[in-house]
Amino acid sequence: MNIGLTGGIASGKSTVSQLFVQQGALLIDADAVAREVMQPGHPVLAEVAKRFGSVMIREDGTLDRAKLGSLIFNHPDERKALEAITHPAIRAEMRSRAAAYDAAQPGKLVISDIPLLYETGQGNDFYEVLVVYVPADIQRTRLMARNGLTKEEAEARLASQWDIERKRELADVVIDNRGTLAETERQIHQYMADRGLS
Ligand SMILES: CC(C)(COP(=O)(O)OP(=O)(O)OC[C@H]1O[C@@H](n2cnc3c(N)ncnc32)[C@H](O)[C@@H]1O)[C@@H](O)C(=O)NCCC(=O)NCCS
Ligand SMILES: Nc1ncnc2c1ncn2[C@@H]1O[C@H](COP(=O)(O)OP(=O)(O)OP(=O)(O)O)[C@@H](O)[C@H]1O
Repeated sequence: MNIGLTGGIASGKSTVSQLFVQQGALLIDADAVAREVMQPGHPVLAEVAKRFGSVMIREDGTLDRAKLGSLIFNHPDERKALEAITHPAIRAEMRSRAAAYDAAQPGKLVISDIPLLYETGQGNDFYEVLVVYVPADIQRTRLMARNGLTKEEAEARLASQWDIERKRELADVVIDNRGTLAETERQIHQYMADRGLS
């Protein structure tokens, strides 16, 4: 059973994914796949270097994530150009992992953690979509604390995604991550129990 997990930036998707993994679920993490296709030697990184210039590549051949991030989170056209290069490769890799998990462990709960699940039109591709929700002001506070960003930098990242309230409305299931970790964990346990998964 493949479940889509999304939310807004810093709403707690990785935190919730790990809670599912602790309950025995398998995880496919879009951010991790996105990092893999940006490794030196991968054709996607070569394409990024060609489109955005060698200034985006450090001396050791790795991507300068901070530099590319500050460009794309402040320039929507550049962000779309990056997504046109990265998203097809990310999506193909995620689908192939889901198929491999399904073949190896049929019936097992697979969580696909995809920040841009709705933005990229994947709302109907899963058995259910879970949205990890906190209001935008909490997103911003947690993002500033975790990444050491200014308020303006955090706002730019939030503005690069759909509003979290819109995602909450589309969700099949909402995981409310405003409270403590223990409160969030209780919701995961309830979710698993309701579906006979625990
Ligand atoms: C621009 C990059 C290099 C910045 O790297 P950085 O280490 O600062 O951020 P990281 O990759 O950890 O992403 C953190 C969060 O930013 C958000 N985010 C990333 N890319 C995008 C995007 N294109 N649009 C909106 N939000 C995004 C997501 O919520 C993600 O969880 C990186 O985010 C990237 O390669 N983005 C393009 C690939 C992509 O779209 N990834 C999103 C998952 S499919
Ligand atoms: N219930 C909570 N209470 C307090 N802090 C939390 C809670 N859940 C998550 N956090 C913190 O908020 C930050 C964002 O959480 P997390 O990294 O799980 O979000 P994310 O949605 O995966 O982010 P991204 O979109 O950037 O990948 C982290 O520093 C995390 O430790």
